[in-house]
Amino acid sequence: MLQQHAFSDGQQLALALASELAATLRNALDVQQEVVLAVSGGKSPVPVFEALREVELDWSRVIVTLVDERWVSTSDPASNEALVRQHLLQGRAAVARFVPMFTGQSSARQAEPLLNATFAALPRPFAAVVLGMGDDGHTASLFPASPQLDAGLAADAPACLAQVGAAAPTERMSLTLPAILAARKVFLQFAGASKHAVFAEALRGADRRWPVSYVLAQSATPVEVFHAP
Ligand SMILES: O=C(O)[C@H](O)[C@@H](O)[C@H](O)[C@H](O)COP(=O)(O)O
Repeated sequence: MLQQHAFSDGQQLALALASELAATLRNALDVQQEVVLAVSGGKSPVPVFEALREVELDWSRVIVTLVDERWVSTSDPASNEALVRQHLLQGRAAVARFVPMFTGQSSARQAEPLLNATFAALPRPFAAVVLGMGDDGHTASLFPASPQLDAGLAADAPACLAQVGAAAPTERMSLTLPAILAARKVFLQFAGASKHAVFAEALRGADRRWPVSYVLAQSATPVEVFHAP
């Protein structure tokens, strides 16, 4: 089931998405001792993180992890972990447990076994996965030109696979399509004319030119799309 929510600006979108995420986490906390929230990096989530970190819920039972990571140390400004630590794991959310994707190993490929073992031990299903989308139709780090894209889209893919991004830092770790779709609910947020154009294409059906289309072209996992102009 795909539901779209349109907002007139990014701040309204952020407040609404944060409130929907809070409700989703609370519902999951009613039935699971610990719940997982997997978030994306990039610029779009920052106002959502800043609203979400102030909501009242039992953050001590929330595990925050990433949808994808750029293979750089946490001192690098491109690190998604650094972004999450700076903007989400603050205020009320400071007591949440964070499970990083960056292991410090020399390559993302090398980190796959360790990371997949870590992810296998996380409570399932994930309560919420929050995705962004690029102008090229990528979501998480499932990029159209990545040589590992098919492996990342495969139904039997492990939770995490190394991928190749379109822009530096190109070495990435990503949740795979089956791991994304194993969540109770998937959220997708985006803004901007070029992303609206890609979204319209992606809604036409699964097409590896726009990897986000694989999230949209299925009905097993509820997907809520939050967009602004
Ligand atoms: O780490 C990343 O690069 C991402 O998780 C990626 O999938 C992101 O969500 C999109 O590229 C949108 O990024 P913006 O929000 O910056 O447009």
